[in-house]
Parts: sequence; C-alpha cells; structure tokens
Amino acid sequence: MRIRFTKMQGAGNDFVVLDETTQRLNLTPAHYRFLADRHFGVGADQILTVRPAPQPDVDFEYVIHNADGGEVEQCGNGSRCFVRFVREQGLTDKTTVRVKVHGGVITLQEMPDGQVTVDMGAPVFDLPQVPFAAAYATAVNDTTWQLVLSNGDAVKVGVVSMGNPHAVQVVADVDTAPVLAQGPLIENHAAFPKRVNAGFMQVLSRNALRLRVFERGAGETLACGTGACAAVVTGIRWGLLDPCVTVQTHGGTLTIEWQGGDTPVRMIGPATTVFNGEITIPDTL
Ligand SMILES: N[C@@H](CCC[C@H](N)C(=O)O)C(=O)O
Repeated sequence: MRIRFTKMQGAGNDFVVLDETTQRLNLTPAHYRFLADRHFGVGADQILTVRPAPQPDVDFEYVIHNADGGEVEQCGNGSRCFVRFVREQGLTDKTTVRVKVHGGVITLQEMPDGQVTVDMGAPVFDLPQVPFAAAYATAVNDTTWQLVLSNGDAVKVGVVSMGNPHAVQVVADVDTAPVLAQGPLIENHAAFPKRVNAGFMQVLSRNALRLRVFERGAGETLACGTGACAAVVTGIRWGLLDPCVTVQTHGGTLTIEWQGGDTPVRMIGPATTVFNGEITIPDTL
C-alpha cells in the first residue's frame, strides 16, 4: 500500500500526519510502528490521523498513535501541528479550529506570528480518571505521591491527566536526572493501569523551568506538550510556580498558563512542516 504523509514537528516532538478526511486508510498497529520507525519507515514519535468532524460542535477529529502503535488520548505538540496541517492542506481557512481527540475537545488558534495557542481544557486530578491506583503508592500529602520503583528508587510525583496520564517529579538538574533509568520504570509502574508519561522538571524560577519527558509508548522525546502542561500544573499546585511559565525542552520553548482550579490550561508554541512525501507500506506487515 502506498500512502501520502506530511512530516511535521513541534518543539522537536515529531509526527507523521495522515489525511483521512476523504478516505480511511485502515492502518494497523504494525503499520503505525513501521511509519514511526526511524530506520525502516519515516520516523516519528507519534502518528496523527486527521478525520472529518464526528459531531456538529467541532471542525475535525484527529487520532493519535504512539511510536509503539498504541492509540492514545491526547498530544499537545501534535495538536499544534494538526492545525497547521489542516490550514496548509486547504482543509479549512479558519484560524480558530475545534477538534475532537480521544481525551476530549480542544480549541486551537493560529497566531499571526505563526505560533499556535491551544486551550487544552482543565487538568484532571481525580485519581480514577487519571487513571492512578493509589493502593500501589504512598500519599505524602494531598498533591504528592511516593512511588517505589522496581530498581529500589523512591520518587515523589504529582499525578495529573491532561487528557492523557502524567507523573511529574522535581529534579535538581535535568541534564543529570535519571530520565532513561527511571522513565521506563515509572511508565510501567503498577500504580498506572494505562501506563504513564514520566516528567522530570528543574525549576529555574517562578516563571521558568526545564523539562524532560519519558513518554509512554515513545521513550524520551525532545518535547512533550501535555507533559509541559502537567509539569506547570504540578509546580503551581506545589507552590513553586506562578500562573505563566516558560518551559524549556531539548527541542524548543513552550509557554504554559494556568489560573488554577477548573480553569483551562493554555499552551503556546511552534508547529512546523518538515516535508511531504509518499511511502510504500510493505504487504508483509
Ligand atoms: N508528545 C505528546 C504526547 C503524546 C502521547 C503520549 N506519549 C501518551 O502516551 O500519552 C505531547 O506533545 O503531548
């Protein structure tokens, strides 16, 4: 099967974007893994598939698959690339677009300077909704949990859903933080029945932090948009951050705003088309 795709990136978190607005491609998890493969396919952290609106109050739906082929609920950097894609491909001329993803409905706005602003909705702390199984952790206080990892490390995390699950910890220095050692152990910890994205944040000031995220189903990425939202929300709850924070990642900078409570998290960041292409998916997959 030969398919067209667009390669995009947002702060270095990279995507293969597929257009299913007129016809379904009927791809399998093996096909998504092939597209994401950096040696045999195109290479991407996630595959984004754009579909027609499934309900009257949105403009489109898009579906997210991680590099491991699993379908997930939300993708912050991907959502900015999604809106750039539908505008560049002539699928809409709106600058404000509402889209349904598995994790809810989000609103995106392309700004005159090319940045994209996303209303990510309110963070969810209700443990069953994250989902988080508290029986496998120890409560430190109302907003902090201690997890014991299978290598014996004990880590203190904030747990939040931004449509997808996140566990965030504070580290002294992201450059030396044990992201690759602890990331997979946190991702697969029994407290997270759907696995989790593991964030490591270094607080620089009340308005700036550095962040690395070991993503569920993708490993460490250059940036994670929902991870940036989760880190800022956690830092605000812990009294470390003010409502507007610059998040520095290995792939670029995002601005995250949250006024607390049930208010939505706002994310501002870049979205770039890298190239358009065609690829043959082997029949053997
Ligand atoms: N890179 C994304 C998050 C993609 C999904 C995540 N790996 C998950 O499994 O929830 C972002 O920018 O938010």
